Amino acid sequence: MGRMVDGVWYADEASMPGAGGRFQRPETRFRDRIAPGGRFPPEAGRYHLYVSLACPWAHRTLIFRRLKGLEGMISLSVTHWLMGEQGWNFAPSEGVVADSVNGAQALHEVYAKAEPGYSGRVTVPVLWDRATGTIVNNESAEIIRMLNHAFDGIGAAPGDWYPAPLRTEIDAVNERVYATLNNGVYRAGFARSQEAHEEAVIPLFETLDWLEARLSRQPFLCGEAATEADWRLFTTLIRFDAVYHGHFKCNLRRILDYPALWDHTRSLYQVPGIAETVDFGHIKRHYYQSHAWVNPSGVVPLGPMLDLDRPGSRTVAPLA
Ligand SMILES: N[C@@H](CCC(=O)N[C@@H](CS)C(=O)NCC(=O)O)C(=O)O
Repeated sequence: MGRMVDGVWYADEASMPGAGGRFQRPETRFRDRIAPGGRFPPEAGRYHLYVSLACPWAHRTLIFRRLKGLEGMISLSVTHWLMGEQGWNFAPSEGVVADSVNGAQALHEVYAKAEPGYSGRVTVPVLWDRATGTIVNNESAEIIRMLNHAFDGIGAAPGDWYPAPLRTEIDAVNERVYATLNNGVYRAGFARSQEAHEEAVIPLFETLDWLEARLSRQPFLCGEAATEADWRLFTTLIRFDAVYHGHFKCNLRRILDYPALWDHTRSLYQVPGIAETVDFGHIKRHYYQSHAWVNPSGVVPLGPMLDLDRPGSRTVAPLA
């Protein structure tokens, strides 16, 4: 994993371990908003999304683009699954969609274009604005909120996945799920000490147990309606048995071993258009081959065999 310093890409190998071998996720840099009347107003054909199909954070934005029917309004580039010397890049390969906006070979060129002196990590997702030639936002949690409502006045599909009456509860669930699970798998997998690994894995499985109990009582994390919280959970759960269980050593149990979590995962996976956003080829090759310090051989396991088409029992719809 490389990074940029003063607008120049350095392919230095580092996951930048913090104290005691602990992984620390850096702050995201571009934090503007698409909103009517602002610098970045909602307009069809103006914005472009850069994603990796491997990345759970980018996956959120791809899901919201699909749920809100924004495919025709927001164009897309998909990186190569391997995060190599040049970091995220567009080397031609199955499932890669070249950069039709900036013609970049690697994503760091897009960051340099947005801010010539940029220093920091080069991450996906990135929401790009053609009109001003810059990055609007590269924080997935904020991008999905924008996609959820900013385009409603110009023809987005109906459906509010962050409805006002449920916001407090969604935020509370998100906070725990983010800390212990979405980011917890990385803290477990990138830990360079036994202590740091265990510090992540124990709360991670406590959260899975807590979620299992919740989803045994009610169909979705915040009650009867599906919300943003369910989708934020989904992008981690769909990767869990395939990569986090093996590659990141989060192996006390599989999602398959949790009846309600597994049913919830399949129910969301089976929403029309969502299975097409899940690419296990990119996911498995990315994780097992991009982190050489975790898996030096680069060998990718063949399994697991997951029956994701077995019908889920939950009817996924936002609050009416
Ligand atoms: N806070 C960001 C995190 C995104 C992120 O860390 N993406 C990973 C891929 S899963 C990445 O691009 N990592 C490259 C790097 O850190 O150098 C978000 O949620 O949008």
